[in-house]
Amino acid sequence: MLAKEDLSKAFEDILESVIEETGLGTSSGVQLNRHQQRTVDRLHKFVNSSEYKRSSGSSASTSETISFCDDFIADWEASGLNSSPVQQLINLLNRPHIRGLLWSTEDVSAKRFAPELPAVPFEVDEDEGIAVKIVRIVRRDEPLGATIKCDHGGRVYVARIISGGVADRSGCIQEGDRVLEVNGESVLDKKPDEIVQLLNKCDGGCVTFKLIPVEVWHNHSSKAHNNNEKSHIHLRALFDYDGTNDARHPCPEAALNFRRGDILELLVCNDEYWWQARRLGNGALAHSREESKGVGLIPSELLQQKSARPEDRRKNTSQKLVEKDMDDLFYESVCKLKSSSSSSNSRPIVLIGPPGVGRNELKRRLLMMFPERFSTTVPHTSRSARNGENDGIDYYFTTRKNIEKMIENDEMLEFGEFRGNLYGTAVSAVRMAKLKGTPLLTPHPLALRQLRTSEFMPFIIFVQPPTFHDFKETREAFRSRTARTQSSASSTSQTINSMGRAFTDSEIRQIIENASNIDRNYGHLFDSRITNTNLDDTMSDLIKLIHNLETKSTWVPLNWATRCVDG
Ligand SMILES: Nc1ncnc2c1ncn2[C@@H]1O[C@H](COP(=O)(O)OP(=O)(O)OP(=O)(O)O)[C@@H](O)[C@H]1O
Repeated sequence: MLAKEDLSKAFEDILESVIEETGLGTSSGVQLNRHQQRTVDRLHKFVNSSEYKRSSGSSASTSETISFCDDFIADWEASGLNSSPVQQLINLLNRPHIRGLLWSTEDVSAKRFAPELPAVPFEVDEDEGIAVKIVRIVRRDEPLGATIKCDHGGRVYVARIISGGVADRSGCIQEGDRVLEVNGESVLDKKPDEIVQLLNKCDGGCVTFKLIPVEVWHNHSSKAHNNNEKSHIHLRALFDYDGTNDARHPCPEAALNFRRGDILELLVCNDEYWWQARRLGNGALAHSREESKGVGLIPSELLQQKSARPEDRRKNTSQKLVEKDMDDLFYESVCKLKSSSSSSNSRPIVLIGPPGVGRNELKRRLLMMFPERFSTTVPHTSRSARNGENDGIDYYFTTRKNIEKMIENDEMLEFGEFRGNLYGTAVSAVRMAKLKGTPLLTPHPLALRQLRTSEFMPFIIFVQPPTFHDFKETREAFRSRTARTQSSASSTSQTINSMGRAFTDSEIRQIIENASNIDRNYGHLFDSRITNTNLDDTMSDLIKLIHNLETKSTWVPLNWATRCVDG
């Protein structure tokens, strides 16, 4: 224990040397004034306090040190003395970062790494005669990450804990805990929005709950269940979802919004109606961990099925759109297909889009640039071969009867009649094309029903038109550029395609409208999208996309995969 007299003496010595240094007096002894005596008193108490001693002399409570500095500064200023070293010290002590440093040094030396919370006692509740727990959560600006539900008797329960949220991280609140009080106020018979108000009225980011813990066995079994469910369930969203506008949502702030084609990782799905999930990105190449931070509640398949209006259902034709009938589904189970598999090289690349958008131009250019790499289908026709045409190279020449039979057997991807002859692309032609390279296909979207199968595993790219203005401008520029180069080459075999087609305004509008119809009806099947504005840019986007398909894992329907890897 340090004697007060020793401390006074030390203080006097310091004052003396300051007076000497400022030349205001002699070193023949100093009498402490009232202020200075009070400071010595405080210092004495502080140095002898148990907290100071507990952590080897370095961990004064935070407020004590700062107030000690403040008192020193006040005393010095009151003394009316001048000393440039002391003034420098005062300047330093007043700097925010030095103060911050003092706070943190003390916190660290006192091992205060987190806000000090009261212990969580289990106590006997006088009213109920059962054990309760008091939980104080510091949430600052973050949402609590929990939802509540009320039963018919006005009792309130924790309905869900959002994975990774504040409540989850605290480890002190469990789903099923009964809430008795929030910040000291009973919640019995309170309406959910009144409870939300109570929660928002928290003091300095702290919320205190009085809870009756859910039965331990129940807790264990549901945790185990959750962990099982957690193991790598991934879904592709087949619809757009905005939870903030969903009147069914139990807690819109905890909603996870998503778009069609987003890949969702399911974290908790033991609730019949609301699942916890996070977004991994959009499309078959989604892989971003960056996007996967926020966990939120999404409606389950069952809830969507129950509340779907007829217009939410995509099935507007009598035909199934895909192999597995997913037209009434809202999510599709997916897994990751390894990039290195040789299968990714022969997965057909299917360019879907409205006629006129440029699918065949892109295909033609890819075939020209990489003739060894890509292949295309040879169509069937019922007309007879012309001079120079070879069977199996220009067309598969066959009879009308044969093509009709193939149509009947669902063996044609698409077909049509022109000048009394049948033309079309057979499913078998895709198999043949696969033998020669990666098939590049530009079919009508209805053909996806036969193509989107585990046999072909196509990569489907939606080629969308740009805005009206950009469409018009790029097509006109392309036409005048090709006209210039072709006239200088004085070519005699100019085709409309190589020249670039002229589009009227109404044709452009029609293309844009067709694109949005295709998107509405088939958008949930697209693996990726490109906008065909400038042809060179579109080509480089397409080549990049195909490179990614070859080198990265892609999300594919679960039922396709024999070589799926974990997400
Ligand atoms: N980005 C572009 N800029 C300028 N012209 C383009 C662009 N893309 C395509 N074109 C031209 O637009 C016309 C239509 O393209 P393309 O034939 O490839 O369309 P499509 O989607 O295959 O439709 P269709 O089935 O009617 O042929 C062609 O003349 C093509 O050269």
